[in-house]
Amino acid sequence: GACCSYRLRNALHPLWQSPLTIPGGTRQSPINIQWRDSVYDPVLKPLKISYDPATCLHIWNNGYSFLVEFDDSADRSIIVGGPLENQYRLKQFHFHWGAINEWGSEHTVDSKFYPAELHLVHWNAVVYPTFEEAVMEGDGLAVIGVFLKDTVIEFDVFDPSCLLPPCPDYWTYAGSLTTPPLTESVTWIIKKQPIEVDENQLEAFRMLLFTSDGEEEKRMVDNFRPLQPLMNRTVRSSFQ
Ligand SMILES: CC[C@H](C)CCC(=O)Nc1ccc(S(N)(=O)=O)cc1
Ligand SMILES: [Zn+2]
Repeated sequence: GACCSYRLRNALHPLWQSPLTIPGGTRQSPINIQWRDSVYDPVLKPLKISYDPATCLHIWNNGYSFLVEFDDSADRSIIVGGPLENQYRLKQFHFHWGAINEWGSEHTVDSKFYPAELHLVHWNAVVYPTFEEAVMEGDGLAVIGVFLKDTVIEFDVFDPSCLLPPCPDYWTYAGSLTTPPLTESVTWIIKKQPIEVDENQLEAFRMLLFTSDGEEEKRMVDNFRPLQPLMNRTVRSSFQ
């Protein structure tokens, strides 16, 4: 059946060599978003995003992706509204991409992959004292997912606001981190409209390495987790 093929795919995927399925996981990510099965929820508010570019700290390669990290010691770059009960602080953003433009995103829409997906990771500093604690709690994190598609536009990596598409429409569902520790702590907010980046930008991602100096070079590509079963979840949409 579908579920065992998921387990098989998780087990075989190069990035997930070790058994990285959460035993008994019921809200794993990523998932395929079937547009016609998503349910418009009029109670969902618009997502309010206010980022201060001055909170951008540094960029580094953590072996899975490259992260642009932000100063989250105060409520300077935050999101509020949408499906969220509290405001959440921006901690970092990173991307997932493929070796070619045919795949690379973690979530899919009607089984369509995008060449890459941006994740803006936020944590609930209203309820939890540290990010590390929020990572372990069901309402600890909120990640905005933005699909990247291929065209000719440059983007300024350090102002995260310009990485967001103008269209306010999004889907939302209860999910998990897509890399270890895979904790089921993420309220996913997936923007309906992709942002456009040019081929050179995608090629630049593919030049990055999984390995560090001295190791045999492995290009950092296909750093996306296989799709996970929807199980007993409904994806809500903020639009009709
Ligand atoms: C001990 C836990 C550690 C502190 C967690 C470090 C962390 O931030 N992990 C993380 C963040 C985001 C994603 S994703 N791809 O957006 O779902 C995946 C993994
Ligand atoms: Zn991610």
